[in-house]
Amino acid sequence: MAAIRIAVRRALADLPTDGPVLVACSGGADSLALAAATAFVAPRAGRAAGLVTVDHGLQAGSRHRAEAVARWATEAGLAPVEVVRVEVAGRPGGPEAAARDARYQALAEVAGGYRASALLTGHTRDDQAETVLLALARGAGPRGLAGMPARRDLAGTPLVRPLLEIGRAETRAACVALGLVPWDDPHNSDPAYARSRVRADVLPVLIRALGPGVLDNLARTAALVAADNAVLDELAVEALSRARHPAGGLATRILAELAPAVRGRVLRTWAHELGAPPAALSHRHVAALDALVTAWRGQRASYLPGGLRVLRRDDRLVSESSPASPADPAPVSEAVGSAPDDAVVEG
Ligand SMILES: Nc1ncnc2c1ncn2[C@@H]1O[C@H](COP(=O)(O)OP(=O)(O)OP(=O)(O)O)[C@@H](O)[C@H]1O
Repeated sequence: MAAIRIAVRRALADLPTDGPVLVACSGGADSLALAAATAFVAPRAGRAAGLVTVDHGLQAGSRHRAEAVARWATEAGLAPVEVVRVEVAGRPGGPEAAARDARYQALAEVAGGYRASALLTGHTRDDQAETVLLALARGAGPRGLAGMPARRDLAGTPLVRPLLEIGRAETRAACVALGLVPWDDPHNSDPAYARSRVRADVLPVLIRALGPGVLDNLARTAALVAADNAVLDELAVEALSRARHPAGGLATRILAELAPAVRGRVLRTWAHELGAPPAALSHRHVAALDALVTAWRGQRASYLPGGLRVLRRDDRLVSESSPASPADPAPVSEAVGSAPDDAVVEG
């Protein structure tokens, strides 16, 4: 528990003090331990801390689970405490993606409503290790290998992950020490999900073969790659502004002079700007744009997801919207290898 409290204290120290911090809590061991530590640390740091739990309505008893979490939170001194019910059906993607989408939307709305200074989630070092392995397995680019950031923006509220260096065994032990009974999400052990298979089958084999340091090492890999990404991303921002052509589009002459790692980022960012949905843009799309610059032999337009066509006109890459976009990928499914190559699937 001490390690978890220290991690929370550190995370809170970097945040503004005007609004409450809100813990996103499923009732699972990770976010329950996080909520307990926050209830202890926040008042001692002169801060308000509350809790939000989302009821996806996907399992019998989910409503009771959410209400039990809320009752416990109120008794633990957290305020405000919110239970939010969401509708998962009818959202795009597989069931897990649809639930995640609904959950993050609800969490963002509650956090925005309270002008929260941060939303805290209970992602652990184990979650990070799983994320990195999944990214490796589908041939992700560096953005995928960088895993989940300790902090990112969620619709205007900082989303902070204080437990990225804490192991899942530690959150479980903390719950036992505090007499808390966590809820075990059946999805976490459902072999239909790639993440569950990594958790149940792949990581135990790696740990047996290579030792327990594997989890730390995978998580550290994410942090090292993230630091390199930050530098390359900055170079790409500067290169993109240089590559903009006065007549519109991008200047191929400037693109051709860039290092491939920077050019790939420039093209990806530009594709996002044009309106290609990030979750659907794969390295194949970016490679096709790259070929218009570096392997130009008069080829036809490249299609991007979102109904976009990019073509080379003399010394420029220009875009047009296209009524039919044959390169739109199939919807993301749970098979590893079918997810967009550079996406971080955060859980
Ligand atoms: N139903 C929910 N309500 C509120 N927050 C949630 C909910 N489900 C997940 N979260 C947040 O997202 C984080 C990651 O959830 P996920 O289910 O992927 O991981 P987990 O390792 O099983 O976490 P936990 O043990 O806390 O359930 C959780 O730690 C929690 O902060």
